[in-house]
Amino acid sequence: MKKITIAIDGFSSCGKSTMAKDLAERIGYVYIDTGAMYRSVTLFAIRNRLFNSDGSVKANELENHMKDLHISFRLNEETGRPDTYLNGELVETEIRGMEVSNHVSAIAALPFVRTAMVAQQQQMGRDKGVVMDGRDIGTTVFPDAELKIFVTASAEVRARRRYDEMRGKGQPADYAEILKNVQQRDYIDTHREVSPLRKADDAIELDNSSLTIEQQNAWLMEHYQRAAQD
Ligand SMILES: Nc1ncnc2c1ncn2[C@@H]1O[C@H](COP(=O)(O)OP(=O)(O)O)[C@@H](O)[C@H]1O
Ligand SMILES: Nc1ccn([C@@H]2O[C@H](COP(=O)(O)OP(=O)(O)O)[C@@H](O)[C@H]2O)c(=O)n1
Repeated sequence: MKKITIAIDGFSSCGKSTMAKDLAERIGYVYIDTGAMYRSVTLFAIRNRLFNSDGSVKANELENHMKDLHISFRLNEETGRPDTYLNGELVETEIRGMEVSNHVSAIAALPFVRTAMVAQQQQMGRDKGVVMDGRDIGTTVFPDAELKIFVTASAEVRARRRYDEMRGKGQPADYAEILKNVQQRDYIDTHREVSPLRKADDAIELDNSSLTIEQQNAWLMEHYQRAAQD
């Protein structure tokens, strides 16, 4: 089997990271959650009061702060999966909350944020052997990836999955608020000027609305084996 690059893109909350983490663990690849990077920049901006009251970003100020912002991943021995650190602080729980979810797509639309994140992602994946998930991995970060997947499911199915996940973790969750957030992020992510979310021409599409997690993992493994064949 040759070492390849695997790009998994698609809409919010459709199961990208679930399938990406499972595959990476099983084949010994590094998993990189690029959404966690945009979420970390957003947390930094919230903490440093870089949002105006109308939700727009104080872009010039954030740009000046970008050099103070360091995002890294460290393997969690217990879960076997990477945790996200912002300037050395574990932020895994905080970046998944609704406040960050409600602001992240505005941050991710800023060209200077994308340039900085994409450069780090390309560096992290330079030796191949990575499964990277996000919105622009197959189109912008690794346009030459040997395997590209584009995942979709209806907004209602995706909101239900996120709702169940949050409730399962004992977090407060409101289905209507989550659905609205998913729809708003879909809109901003597909309409922004720089690297909008879209299926790469050579990506394989997977609508997993009626697939179980086990079925989609098996589907991805099959595609990996085909793509990595010598
Ligand atoms: N095929 C599926 N059926 C039901 N739930 C799923 C499926 N795939 C993923 N999930 C669940 O949906 C939620 C969102 O999945 P996640 O992988 O975080 O999505 P994404 O990375 O696309 O945002 C998680 O709680 C996950 O366990
Ligand atoms: N490669 C990426 C990854 C995420 N993002 C942005 O970051 C947000 C959060 O990404 P995520 O993957 O954590 O979102 P979920 O699908 O987990 O809800 C997305 O809604 C996008 O606005 C992006 O623009 N480009």
